[in-house]
Amino acid sequence: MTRVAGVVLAGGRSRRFGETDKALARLDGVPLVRRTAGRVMQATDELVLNCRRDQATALEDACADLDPTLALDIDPDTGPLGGIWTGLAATDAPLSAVVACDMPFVDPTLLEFLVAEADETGADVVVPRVEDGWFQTTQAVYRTASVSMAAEEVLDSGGGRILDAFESLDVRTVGAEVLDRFDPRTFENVNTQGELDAAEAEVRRRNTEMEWE
Ligand SMILES: Nc1nc2c(ncn2[C@@H]2O[C@H](COP(=O)(O)OP(=O)(O)OP(=O)(O)O)[C@@H](O)[C@H]2O)c(=O)[nH]1
Repeated sequence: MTRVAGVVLAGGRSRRFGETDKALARLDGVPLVRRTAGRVMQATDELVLNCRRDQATALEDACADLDPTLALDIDPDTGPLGGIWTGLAATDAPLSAVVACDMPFVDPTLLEFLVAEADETGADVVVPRVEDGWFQTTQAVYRTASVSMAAEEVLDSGGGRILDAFESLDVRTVGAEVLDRFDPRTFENVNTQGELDAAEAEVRRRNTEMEWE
């Protein structure tokens, strides 16, 4: 089986969240980054944690039990594209499942599905495309070497989005008819304190449901 890195992106500034780094905000008593990373690790073989240097100690501590490899932004504030490039550069696993740290309901079985698609088809990118046409580039599987190279080219040319790198890559999309099989909240992300509160309510609901089972 092909080795897969789980690359968790946490280098954002959390401006909409407020004063604190949302990666460290607690959901169900656990830092958001740790919760997301734990789910990613259910589908992958090693954890790569991407963040800025000033976040490194706190985030590494939060995920210490998962033994992360830190991938620190050389050029901070280059958006998710910079984070993806930095994260991919930190692993020699042939495939990488890239997930934003603020997606607490990421479905590990969806990541496994995306990995299997990449393995079977040899594609560079297997990316969910939701009903409104939006590419879920921060919950996708990337062929580490080719995507890293393409992302670097976009960054070198002053470019902005991982989507720009897709033009030179073999990209497979996974549509709504397939995505319907997975957790409907898998792409939900936490940007604000209100969204964290809503996620907390959902986790409580799920915990209660489990107690009754
Ligand atoms: N390395 C790195 N990751 C980033 C950067 N910007 C966003 N990300 C990550 O990409 C994912 C999506 O980020 P957003 O929620 O859109 O942005 P954010 O900066 O975290 O939050 P806002 O400041 O509220 O927009 C998150 O996991 C972020 O940590 C960046 O400049 N560098």
